[in-house]
Amino acid sequence: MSILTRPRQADNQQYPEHVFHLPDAHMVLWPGWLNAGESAQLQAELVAQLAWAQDSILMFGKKVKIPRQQVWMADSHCSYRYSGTTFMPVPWHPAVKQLAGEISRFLQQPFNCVLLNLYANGQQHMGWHADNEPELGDDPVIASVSLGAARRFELKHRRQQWQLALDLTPGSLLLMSQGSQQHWLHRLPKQSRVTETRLNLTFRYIAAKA
Ligand SMILES: O=C(O)CCC(=O)C(=O)O
Ligand SMILES: [Fe+2]
Repeated sequence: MSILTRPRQADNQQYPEHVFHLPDAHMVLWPGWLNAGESAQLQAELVAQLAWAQDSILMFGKKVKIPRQQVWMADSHCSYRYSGTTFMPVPWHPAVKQLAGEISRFLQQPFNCVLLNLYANGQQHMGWHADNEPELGDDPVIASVSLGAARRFELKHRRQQWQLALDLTPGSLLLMSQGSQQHWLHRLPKQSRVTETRLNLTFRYIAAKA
């Protein structure tokens, strides 16, 4: 049975939105895009059913374990290279495939791959980076869905003093586009007081090679 049964359209007023007209970037946050029941069910299913791995990446020439677990899920042509490591995708989980379709329809954007990150608690984190790998094209459009513990999400401009911090609550959908990866960096900082698990899905698009 589908967990996502509500109609979703870009012009649908039932999802309050926060639009951020940032210097060199455009972002929109829909805090209640999934409701509490949908979020909890999806999180429980994905935590239990996916092959979570604490992968290693190269940092300053050294192999280090990432401070979280992840799964790279995508169409089969979507291998993904970052920090010196190539990740081959696992096939779509039906609930994630359905979510990708819902988000594509809602945002009128194609998405064919997703990085899922599982943060066991507030000690687990992700450092400053941009999702600007060449596979993602010149101006990547990223759609980020958060489940579980609310966490702080920080952004800073690469060359100017602009900064922004958002609270990513369970069920929220965040769109990052129009320069957000070329001109800004983002991170999920440690928050020692957070004891609950958080699951985040960042949907992306990788064009098939000609
Ligand atoms: O967990 C988050 O909200 C951030 C994830 C992220 O930036 C990424 O997957 O590239
Ligand atoms: Fe990212």
